[in-house]
Amino acid sequence: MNYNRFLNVTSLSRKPSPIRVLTGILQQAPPSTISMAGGRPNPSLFPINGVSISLSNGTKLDIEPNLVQKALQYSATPGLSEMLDWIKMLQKNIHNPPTLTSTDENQKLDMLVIPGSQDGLCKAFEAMISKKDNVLIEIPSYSGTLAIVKPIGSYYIGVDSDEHGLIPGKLKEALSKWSPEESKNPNSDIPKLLYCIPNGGNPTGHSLTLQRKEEIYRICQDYDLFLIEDDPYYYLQYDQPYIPSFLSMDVDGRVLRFDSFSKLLSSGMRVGVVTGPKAIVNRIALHMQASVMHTSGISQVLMFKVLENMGLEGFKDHVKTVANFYKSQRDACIKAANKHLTGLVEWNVPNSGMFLWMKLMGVSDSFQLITEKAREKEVLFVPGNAFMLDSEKPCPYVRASFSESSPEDMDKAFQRLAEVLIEAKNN
Ligand SMILES: Cc1ncc(COP(=O)(O)O)c(CNc2cc3ccccc3n(O)c2=O)c1O
Repeated sequence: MNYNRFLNVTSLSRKPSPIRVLTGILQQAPPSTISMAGGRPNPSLFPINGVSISLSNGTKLDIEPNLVQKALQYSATPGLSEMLDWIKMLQKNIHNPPTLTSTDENQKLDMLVIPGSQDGLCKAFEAMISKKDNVLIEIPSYSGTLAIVKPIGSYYIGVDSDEHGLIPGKLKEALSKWSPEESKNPNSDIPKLLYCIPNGGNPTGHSLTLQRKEEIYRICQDYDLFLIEDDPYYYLQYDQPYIPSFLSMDVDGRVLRFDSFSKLLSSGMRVGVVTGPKAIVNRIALHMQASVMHTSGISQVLMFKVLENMGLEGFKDHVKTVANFYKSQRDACIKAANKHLTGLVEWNVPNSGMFLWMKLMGVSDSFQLITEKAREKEVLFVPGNAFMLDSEKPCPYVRASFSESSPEDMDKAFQRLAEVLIEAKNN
């Protein structure tokens, strides 16, 4: 793989920050080393000298003082070693990426603890796309990603999805303007990047089948496309076994995978993971050196201690409990939709995640109904245009999240939505 093909001028011009290189040197230097190099604060002045965590299962975890001190101080950009080691074990166990054993310095698997996948995605796009590039994006798509990419000013080519996720035939159609050989021409405007949300799609709740993933990966190989796998809902697949990830089939090192602990352990701690070829992950690390330096040490150490306490099997049990919760929420949501919205709204039943994607029947644009009429009835949803490449175009869709509302409240919410739709029909 020629990874420079996928990196823009800004990213390729980034150099390791001298003070961040210093942090790495200091961590590897012999204990007898005296450093007067780094402008790090003297930790003896930090008011916090101990942290303990009480878990919902009644367990109390006292964090070792040396780990607290390490977490309170500046630390290495890739992540605290304890956290990185745990994540490497997890990714190997769950995805067993083919490039884990690669000896190619650029292709070999690398990982980075990021301050949430939102920040990681932002840095990845800021490294991999430029104005006027053609960029393939699954549509409808996560509004947070659209907020990242639209200001960059690339040409975005929407690739349609259905209840089984991104449609490979639509991807081929989007690429039909170019021949695969054009990917070898540095002056060609052939797309180089595909972004997709493979499980529990936001906003659709749809998940890619394994067969489609394998077909999409082959298309990426044929056209030398790099694939961003944004997968915060991987563990929110309701059924077992999990549909394997793109990372698990990535023999070329052309997948950059984003995992998030937001839907599993805590969203406020802002901890995610980016996994992929070192040549690309390193560029995100260099960007982090110049921006946030590293993910919060305290967030990492809290999360590490919870994960360490759970152990791998405990983590797997926990995420299954989480998935079962959202499955029961999905059931309550669909029950309420069947009761109040039949004949007014069309939907597919999601098999993962926390979203229901609803098409308002006989409505060309949901925006005013949702942002004004529904709000007057004290019920909130997100109008579908927020998830489209052109948010100015009328969109009959609405996203509902079934993550937080009780079954009773979902019933009331859909009753109120039904009133809005019936009143709109009668006017
Ligand atoms: C596909 C996809 N990729 C990345 C992310 C970001 O994950 P993180 O940075 O690791 O936490 C997300 C989070 N999605 C949302 C977040 C959110 C936060 C406050 C309020 C509303 C929010 N709504 O509506 C969301 O959809 C996502 O769905």
